[in-house]
Amino acid sequence: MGTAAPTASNGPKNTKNAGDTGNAEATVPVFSVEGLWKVFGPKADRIPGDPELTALGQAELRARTGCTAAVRDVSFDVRKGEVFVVMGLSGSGKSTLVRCLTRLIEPTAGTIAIDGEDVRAMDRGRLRELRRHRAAMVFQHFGLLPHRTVLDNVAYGLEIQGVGRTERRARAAEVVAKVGLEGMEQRRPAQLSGGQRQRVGLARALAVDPEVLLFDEPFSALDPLIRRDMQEEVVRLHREEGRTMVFITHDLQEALKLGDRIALMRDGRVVQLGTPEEIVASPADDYVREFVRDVPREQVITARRAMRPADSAEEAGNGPAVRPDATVAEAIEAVARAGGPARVMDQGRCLGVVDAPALLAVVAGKAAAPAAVAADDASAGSGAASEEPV
Ligand SMILES: Nc1ncnc2c1ncn2[C@@H]1O[C@H](COP(=O)(O)OP(=O)(O)OP(=O)(O)O)[C@@H](O)[C@H]1O
Repeated sequence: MGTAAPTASNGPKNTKNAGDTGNAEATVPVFSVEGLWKVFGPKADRIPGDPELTALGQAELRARTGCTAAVRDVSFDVRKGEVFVVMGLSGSGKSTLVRCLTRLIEPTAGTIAIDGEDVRAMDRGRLRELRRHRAAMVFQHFGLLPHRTVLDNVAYGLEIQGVGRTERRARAAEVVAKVGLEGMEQRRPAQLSGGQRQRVGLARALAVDPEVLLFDEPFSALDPLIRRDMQEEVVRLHREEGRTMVFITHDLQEALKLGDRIALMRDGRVVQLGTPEEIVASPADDYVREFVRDVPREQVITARRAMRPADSAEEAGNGPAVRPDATVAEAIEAVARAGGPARVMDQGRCLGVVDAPALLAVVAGKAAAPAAVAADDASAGSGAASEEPV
């Protein structure tokens, strides 16, 4: 195994660190969810439409009605090519929400569309096709067939689809190699480590070439080193293939590492939806603030957010250059080395300047300078198209 070496991004899209300049395709939603509710319990249907009941907290609702509102009025889009992370503590509703996407759990109210098609209107045949071809799920308990070899486990999804033996084994062999299990094709699951089994689960989902992969806490049972290995595997696969992924985790570090965007859940609601940087730099409420309190801010927040406008053409034209999506930690290094402010450069234009006070303010958790200086405002005198930012 151990194929998780960093790989140059030569795939269709490298969404991580892609800044705000994503292509137009990135705005087409794969999943579109609007006003989604899942209520467990007697006469669950009456809850979403009743303002008096929806105003109740979980405990009161349970006491009054015997019902649990696992998902409460949730709306979001999953964009093509992104890793969309659903994060929250145990019981916050993550699994229920993601299972509703393919109706493994029937929603109580709301709408779900995949590529514009109404999932709630699908008949059984169409649903089967959705789960088999379009949105494959990778579970924590991989559900491997113990008497089958690795190769046949991976080929299983294709077998169900009716793909012929030669073709499915060829395709399975390809995917087995892709997840770093080459040479283990003939082993049985019992002869693999936990991490290797999870790779088989991942390969099985990938073999059917789904439009979107849904991961339900796939790595939470793995030990920390293997877990990191698998996270890197997901990042690598995502970079190389640009596949859309929805990833459930209760682990903040995992969410920050993998997510292009994170939906943070609490008691069935999405309390904040944003990039890792948005969530760490601008928590929506005290709950989120507490959640992200120990995150090393300088490793998540970028120079773009920490910068201020250049004071003068002189300042905009001199000093070391950093990329807008460089982390504050990287910018600190540049500023420390130069002994003065660094310019935030994008394609030869100076967007602004980061200096020691602004960078320290980020580390200290103080509000950074109102970033997002319009590129046009601060480009005076840069003229430095040939300079390579760090
Ligand atoms: N079949 C069910 N019947 C009744 N209540 C349920 C059912 N499934 C889940 N719940 C409740 O819904 C809420 C959300 O559960 P869910 O499993 O979605 O949370 P989660 O965030 O995925 O938790 P975990 O991280 O522990 O898996 C919990 O209060 C749970 O007890």
